[in-house]
Amino acid sequence: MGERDWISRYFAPLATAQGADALRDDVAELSTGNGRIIATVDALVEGVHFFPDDPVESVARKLVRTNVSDIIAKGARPLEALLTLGWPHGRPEGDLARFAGALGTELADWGARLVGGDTTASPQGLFLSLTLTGQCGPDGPVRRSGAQAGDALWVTGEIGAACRGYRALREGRADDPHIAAYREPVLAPLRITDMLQAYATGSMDVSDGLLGDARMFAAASRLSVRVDLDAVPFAGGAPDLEERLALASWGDDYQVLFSAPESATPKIQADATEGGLRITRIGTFAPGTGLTALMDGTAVNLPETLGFEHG
Ligand SMILES: Nc1ncnc2c1ncn2[C@@H]1O[C@H](COP(=O)(O)OP(=O)(O)OP(=O)(O)O)[C@@H](O)[C@H]1O
Ligand SMILES: Cc1ncc(C[n+]2csc(CCOP(=O)(O)O)c2C)c(N)n1
Ligand SMILES: [Mg+2]
Repeated sequence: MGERDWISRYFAPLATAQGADALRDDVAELSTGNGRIIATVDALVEGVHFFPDDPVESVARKLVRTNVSDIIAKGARPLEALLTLGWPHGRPEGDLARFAGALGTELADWGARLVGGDTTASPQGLFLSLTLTGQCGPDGPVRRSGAQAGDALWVTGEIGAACRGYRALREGRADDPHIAAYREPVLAPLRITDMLQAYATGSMDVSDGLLGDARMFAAASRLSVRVDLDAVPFAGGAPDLEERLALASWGDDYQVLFSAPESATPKIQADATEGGLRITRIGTFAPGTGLTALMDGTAVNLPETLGFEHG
């Protein structure tokens, strides 16, 4: 079976939006929603973002979640997706069927639909790229540049679970509970977008390491930021400084990092409790530039590399 059969068999059933025309045309017509639309794209490469023997269902879910993470961090809801697939010659067709099944379910779980894509062979390893659009709230995307001096810095979920899972896979500890979070990041639920629309002045997703991303957030807002390492919700706990710095600069967390005025703190805490969202206050923005990380109230020496970079 070849490209055309794969598309009609595995991907056309997912492309139910009218603008996708059942994947029979050259283009997809995107919906304009009822307001401002944003777009993001993230790629996953075998050996770079996942291991060759990770289950293809996990790869599908990670692909969707890395993109959803960018969209929800803007206070927006996932809408439509375009998939680019480079399928290795050696992979069995059964893997493609399982990949497409998981992709369809995961997109649907976030309220998104596949509207198109491109399929090629890959001489080596699986290559995937997903483009995802999102429907913004009435004020448009919550930008990285919006934090104000005096704002509190908040983070959803846990930091470092993926790093712990990656280490476990490298070291052959197959029973480590963090492997699941490495393969399939646990995102904040969609209702985080209501909170961001209501209270956030600025927001981004943490994909390349908490500390490096916090520094980028502050730079985009032309401010400095202080992160209290004692407050950061590290997966599995992390008592010593070296481990905290390692977990906070590795990446693959896919949590939301946002700023909000101090006056919103009680409302954020109340909404989080009511909605069952895990959100932790981990720092403060101030005038100036750069990142300070504190432990036991004292500024710590930071390593040169604070986040993941390709190249
Ligand atoms: N090859 C490229 N061509 C055009 N724009 C790019 C390219 N790579 C990145 N960008 C843009 O640069 C900005 C930062 O991209 P980046 O991929 O670092 O986003 P991120 O969300 O911080 O990281 P992640 O990929 O880990 O989610 C985005 O606006 C993105 O669209
Ligand atoms: C097999 C394997 N080796 C290394 C890593 C680590 N890693 C790769 S990319 C990335 C940051 C986000 O990527 P991007 O910036 O491309 O969105 C991280 C933490 C991994 N996940 N799997
Ligand atoms: Mg991002």
